[in-house]
Amino acid sequence: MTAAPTTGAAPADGQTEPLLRLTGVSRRYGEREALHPLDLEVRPGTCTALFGHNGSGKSTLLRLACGRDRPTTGTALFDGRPVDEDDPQVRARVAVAGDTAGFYPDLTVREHLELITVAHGVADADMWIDQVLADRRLAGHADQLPSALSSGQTQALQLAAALVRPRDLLVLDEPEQRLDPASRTRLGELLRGETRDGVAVLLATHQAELVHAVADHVLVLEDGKVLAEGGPGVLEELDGTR
Ligand SMILES: Nc1ncnc2c1ncn2[C@@H]1O[C@H](COP(=O)(O)OP(=O)(O)OP(=O)(O)O)[C@@H](O)[C@H]1O
Repeated sequence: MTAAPTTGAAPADGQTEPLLRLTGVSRRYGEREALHPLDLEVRPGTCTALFGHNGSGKSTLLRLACGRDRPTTGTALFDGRPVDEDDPQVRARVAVAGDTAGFYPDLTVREHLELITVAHGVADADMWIDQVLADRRLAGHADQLPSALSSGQTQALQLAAALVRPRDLLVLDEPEQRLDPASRTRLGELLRGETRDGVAVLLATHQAELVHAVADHVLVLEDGKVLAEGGPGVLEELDGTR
Protein backbone atom coordinates (compact mmCIF):
# COMPACT_ATOMS: atom_id res chain seq x y z
CA MET A 1 0.00 0.00 0.00
CA THR A 2 1.24 3.47 -0.81
CA ALA A 3 1.60 5.40 2.43
CA ALA A 4 0.60 8.80 1.09
CA PRO A 5 -1.15 9.96 -2.06
CA THR A 6 0.51 11.50 -5.07
CA THR A 7 0.20 15.27 -5.11
CA GLY A 8 -2.51 14.98 -7.76
CA ALA A 9 -0.59 17.34 -10.00
CA ALA A 10 0.30 14.64 -12.52
CA PRO A 11 -2.30 12.39 -14.16
CA ALA A 12 -1.79 8.64 -13.56
CA ASP A 13 -1.56 7.74 -17.22
CA GLY A 14 1.54 6.21 -18.79
CA GLN A 15 0.73 7.87 -22.12
CA THR A 16 0.98 11.38 -20.72
CA GLU A 17 3.83 13.80 -21.25
CA PRO A 18 7.10 12.94 -19.50
CA LEU A 19 7.27 14.35 -16.00
CA LEU A 20 11.04 14.30 -16.17
CA ARG A 21 12.81 15.15 -19.40
CA LEU A 22 16.60 15.20 -19.64
CA THR A 23 17.97 16.32 -22.99
CA GLY A 24 21.66 16.10 -23.86
CA VAL A 25 22.66 16.19 -20.20
CA SER A 26 26.28 15.56 -19.31
CA ARG A 27 28.38 16.08 -16.19
CA ARG A 28 32.07 16.76 -16.08
CA TYR A 29 34.17 16.83 -12.91
CA GLY A 30 37.39 18.64 -13.84
CA GLU A 31 38.91 16.58 -16.64
CA ARG A 32 36.67 13.58 -15.94
CA GLU A 33 33.52 13.16 -18.03
CA ALA A 34 31.41 11.31 -15.44
CA LEU A 35 28.40 11.37 -17.75
CA HIS A 36 28.45 11.78 -21.52
CA PRO A 37 25.48 13.55 -23.13
CA LEU A 38 22.32 11.48 -22.93
CA ASP A 39 18.55 11.79 -23.11
CA LEU A 40 16.08 10.37 -20.63
CA GLU A 41 12.34 10.69 -20.14
CA VAL A 42 10.26 9.35 -17.27
CA ARG A 43 6.46 9.41 -17.52
CA PRO A 44 3.93 9.22 -14.70
CA GLY A 45 3.07 5.63 -13.81
CA THR A 46 6.29 4.17 -15.21
CA CYS A 47 9.59 3.01 -13.76
CA THR A 48 12.99 3.60 -15.33
CA ALA A 49 16.04 1.77 -13.96
CA LEU A 50 19.67 2.80 -14.30
CA PHE A 51 21.90 -0.25 -14.32
CA GLY A 52 25.70 -0.42 -14.43
CA HIS A 53 28.93 -1.16 -12.64
CA ASN A 54 30.37 0.98 -9.84
CA GLY A 55 31.37 4.37 -11.19
CA SER A 56 29.31 4.06 -14.38
CA GLY A 57 27.46 7.33 -13.67
CA LYS A 58 24.16 6.21 -12.12
CA SER A 59 24.26 8.43 -9.03
CA THR A 60 25.53 11.35 -11.10
CA LEU A 61 22.50 11.01 -13.36
CA LEU A 62 20.12 10.69 -10.38
CA ARG A 63 21.54 13.90 -8.86
CA LEU A 64 20.84 15.74 -12.12
CA ALA A 65 17.35 14.23 -12.28
CA CYS A 66 16.32 15.45 -8.85
CA GLY A 67 17.91 18.87 -9.18
CA ARG A 68 20.60 18.27 -6.62
CA ASP A 69 23.27 18.97 -9.21
CA ARG A 70 23.36 20.90 -12.50
CA PRO A 71 24.36 19.38 -15.83
CA THR A 72 27.51 20.64 -17.53
CA THR A 73 25.60 20.57 -20.82
CA GLY A 74 21.98 19.96 -21.74
CA THR A 75 18.72 20.57 -19.93
CA ALA A 76 16.96 18.76 -17.12
CA LEU A 77 13.24 19.61 -16.87
CA PHE A 78 10.70 18.54 -14.26
CA ASP A 79 7.16 19.14 -15.51
CA GLY A 80 8.54 21.60 -18.04
CA ARG A 81 10.69 23.64 -15.64
CA PRO A 82 14.43 23.39 -14.98
CA VAL A 83 14.74 20.93 -12.11
CA ASP A 84 16.20 22.48 -8.99
CA GLU A 85 15.89 20.89 -5.55
CA ASP A 86 15.30 24.32 -4.01
CA ASP A 87 12.26 24.97 -6.24
CA PRO A 88 9.14 24.63 -4.04
CA GLN A 89 7.45 22.62 -6.83
CA VAL A 90 10.32 20.14 -6.82
CA ARG A 91 10.41 19.97 -3.03
CA ALA A 92 6.69 19.25 -2.96
CA ARG A 93 6.61 16.67 -5.74
CA VAL A 94 9.99 14.91 -5.87
CA ALA A 95 10.86 12.41 -3.14
CA VAL A 96 14.42 11.13 -2.98
CA ALA A 97 15.39 8.00 -1.06
CA GLY A 98 18.81 6.53 -0.40
CA ASP A 99 20.75 9.73 -0.69
CA THR A 100 23.60 10.60 1.65
CA ALA A 101 21.56 13.05 3.73
CA GLY A 102 21.91 11.93 7.32
CA PHE A 103 19.30 11.78 10.05
CA TYR A 104 19.16 14.02 13.10
CA PRO A 105 20.97 12.11 15.86
CA ASP A 106 18.57 13.20 18.61
CA LEU A 107 15.24 12.57 16.79
CA THR A 108 13.60 9.16 16.93
CA VAL A 109 12.44 7.26 13.88
CA ARG A 110 8.85 8.40 14.45
CA GLU A 111 9.91 12.02 15.04
CA HIS A 112 11.75 12.04 11.71
CA LEU A 113 8.62 10.93 9.93
CA GLU A 114 6.49 13.44 11.86
CA LEU A 115 8.82 16.23 10.79
CA ILE A 116 8.42 15.23 7.13
CA THR A 117 4.62 15.01 7.32
CA VAL A 118 4.45 18.46 8.93
CA ALA A 119 6.74 19.92 6.25
CA HIS A 120 4.51 18.46 3.53
CA GLY A 121 1.17 19.19 5.20
CA VAL A 122 0.11 15.53 5.19
CA ALA A 123 -3.43 15.01 6.51
CA ASP A 124 -4.00 12.06 8.88
CA ALA A 125 -0.27 11.99 9.45
CA ASP A 126 -0.34 9.57 12.41
CA MET A 127 -2.22 7.02 10.33
CA TRP A 128 0.24 7.28 7.43
CA ILE A 129 3.23 7.13 9.76
CA ASP A 130 1.93 3.96 11.44
CA GLN A 131 1.26 2.48 8.01
CA VAL A 132 4.70 3.21 6.61
CA LEU A 133 6.40 2.01 9.82
CA ALA A 134 4.51 -1.27 9.59
CA ASP A 135 5.16 -1.67 5.86
CA ARG A 136 8.89 -1.13 6.31
CA ARG A 137 9.07 -3.38 9.40
CA LEU A 138 10.05 -0.41 11.57
CA ALA A 139 7.10 -0.36 13.97
CA GLY A 140 9.16 -1.90 16.75
CA HIS A 141 11.85 0.74 16.27
CA ALA A 142 9.67 3.84 16.14
CA ASP A 143 11.01 5.24 19.40
CA GLN A 144 14.66 4.48 18.71
CA LEU A 145 17.30 6.95 17.55
CA PRO A 146 18.86 6.40 14.12
CA SER A 147 22.13 5.35 15.78
CA ALA A 148 20.33 2.30 17.21
CA LEU A 149 19.22 1.03 13.77
CA SER A 150 20.94 -1.69 11.77
CA SER A 151 22.14 -0.81 8.27
CA GLY A 152 19.09 -2.50 6.74
CA GLN A 153 16.76 -0.64 9.10
CA THR A 154 18.52 2.63 8.23
CA GLN A 155 17.88 1.87 4.58
CA ALA A 156 14.24 1.14 5.45
CA LEU A 157 13.96 4.50 7.24
CA GLN A 158 15.34 6.31 4.18
CA LEU A 159 12.65 4.67 2.11
CA ALA A 160 9.99 5.38 4.74
CA ALA A 161 10.96 9.06 4.71
CA ALA A 162 10.26 9.21 0.97
CA LEU A 163 7.00 7.25 1.21
CA VAL A 164 5.35 9.11 4.07
CA ARG A 165 5.00 12.25 1.97
CA PRO A 166 3.20 12.99 -1.32
CA ARG A 167 5.29 12.46 -4.45
CA ASP A 168 4.90 12.49 -8.21
CA LEU A 169 8.51 11.48 -8.90
CA LEU A 170 10.30 8.98 -6.67
CA VAL A 171 14.08 8.80 -7.05
CA LEU A 172 15.93 5.92 -5.41
CA ASP A 173 19.66 5.18 -5.35
CA GLU A 174 20.28 1.45 -4.93
CA PRO A 175 17.26 0.87 -2.66
CA GLU A 176 17.99 -2.88 -2.57
CA GLN A 177 21.27 -2.37 -0.73
CA ARG A 178 21.46 -3.97 2.72
CA LEU A 179 17.96 -5.44 2.46
CA ASP A 180 17.39 -9.13 3.17
CA PRO A 181 15.71 -11.25 0.44
CA ALA A 182 12.21 -10.88 1.92
CA SER A 183 12.61 -7.10 2.15
CA ARG A 184 13.84 -7.01 -1.47
CA THR A 185 10.72 -8.85 -2.58
CA ARG A 186 8.58 -6.35 -0.68
CA LEU A 187 10.53 -3.52 -2.30
CA GLY A 188 9.56 -4.82 -5.73
CA GLU A 189 5.91 -4.99 -4.71
CA LEU A 190 6.11 -1.51 -3.25
CA LEU A 191 7.57 0.00 -6.43
CA ARG A 192 4.97 -1.69 -8.61
CA GLY A 193 2.36 -0.14 -6.32
CA GLU A 194 3.96 3.25 -6.81
CA THR A 195 3.69 3.10 -10.59
CA ARG A 196 0.13 1.76 -10.36
CA ASP A 197 -0.68 4.86 -8.31
CA GLY A 198 0.73 7.06 -11.07
CA VAL A 199 4.10 7.89 -9.53
CA ALA A 200 7.05 8.22 -11.92
CA VAL A 201 9.90 6.11 -10.51
CA LEU A 202 13.58 6.49 -11.35
CA LEU A 203 16.02 4.18 -9.64
CA ALA A 204 19.65 3.10 -9.80
CA THR A 205 20.28 -0.53 -9.01
CA HIS A 206 22.83 -3.33 -9.26
CA GLN A 207 20.16 -6.00 -9.09
CA ALA A 208 18.87 -7.45 -12.38
CA GLU A 209 16.05 -9.17 -10.48
CA LEU A 210 14.72 -5.82 -9.28
CA VAL A 211 14.93 -4.43 -12.82
CA HIS A 212 12.82 -7.32 -14.08
CA ALA A 213 10.36 -6.96 -11.22
CA VAL A 214 9.66 -3.26 -11.61
CA ALA A 215 11.23 -1.51 -14.61
CA ASP A 216 9.45 -0.54 -17.81
CA HIS A 217 12.61 0.92 -19.23
CA VAL A 218 16.30 0.33 -18.51
CA LEU A 219 19.34 2.43 -19.22
CA VAL A 220 22.56 0.46 -18.99
CA LEU A 221 25.48 2.75 -18.25
CA GLU A 222 29.18 2.05 -18.67
CA ASP A 223 31.89 4.64 -18.07
CA GLY A 224 29.30 7.41 -18.19
CA LYS A 225 27.86 6.32 -21.54
CA VAL A 226 24.64 4.56 -22.47
CA LEU A 227 25.70 1.04 -23.39
CA ALA A 228 22.15 -0.16 -24.10
CA GLU A 229 18.56 0.78 -23.41
CA GLY A 230 15.14 -0.75 -23.76
CA GLY A 231 12.94 -3.14 -21.81
CA PRO A 232 14.37 -5.28 -18.98
CA GLY A 233 15.27 -7.99 -21.53
CA VAL A 234 18.11 -5.75 -22.68
CA LEU A 235 20.13 -7.06 -19.71
CA GLU A 236 20.11 -10.64 -21.04
CA GLU A 237 20.75 -9.43 -24.60
CA LEU A 238 23.83 -7.63 -23.31
CA ASP A 239 24.98 -10.71 -21.37
CA GLY A 240 24.81 -12.66 -24.61
CA THR A 241 27.13 -10.21 -26.35
CA ARG A 242 29.72 -9.88 -23.55
N1 LIG B 1 31.87 14.93 -6.82
C1 LIG B 1 32.65 14.24 -7.68
N2 LIG B 1 33.87 14.71 -8.01
C2 LIG B 1 34.65 14.04 -8.89
N3 LIG B 1 34.29 12.88 -9.49
C3 LIG B 1 33.10 12.38 -9.19
C4 LIG B 1 32.21 13.03 -8.27
N4 LIG B 1 31.08 12.29 -8.17
C5 LIG B 1 31.26 11.21 -8.99
N5 LIG B 1 32.46 11.29 -9.60
C6 LIG B 1 33.00 10.32 -10.56
O1 LIG B 1 32.00 10.13 -11.57
C7 LIG B 1 31.98 8.77 -11.95
C8 LIG B 1 30.54 8.26 -11.82
O2 LIG B 1 30.23 8.19 -10.42
P1 LIG B 1 28.80 7.77 -9.90
O3 LIG B 1 28.79 7.95 -8.43
O4 LIG B 1 27.78 8.49 -10.69
O5 LIG B 1 28.77 6.22 -10.26
P2 LIG B 1 27.70 5.09 -9.88
O6 LIG B 1 27.35 4.40 -11.14
O7 LIG B 1 26.61 5.69 -9.08
O8 LIG B 1 28.58 4.13 -8.97
P3 LIG B 1 28.15 3.18 -7.73
O9 LIG B 1 27.45 2.00 -8.33
O10 LIG B 1 29.49 2.81 -7.17
O11 LIG B 1 27.31 3.98 -6.79
C9 LIG B 1 32.99 8.03 -11.10
O12 LIG B 1 34.16 7.86 -11.84
C10 LIG B 1 33.21 8.95 -9.95
O13 LIG B 1 34.53 8.82 -9.46
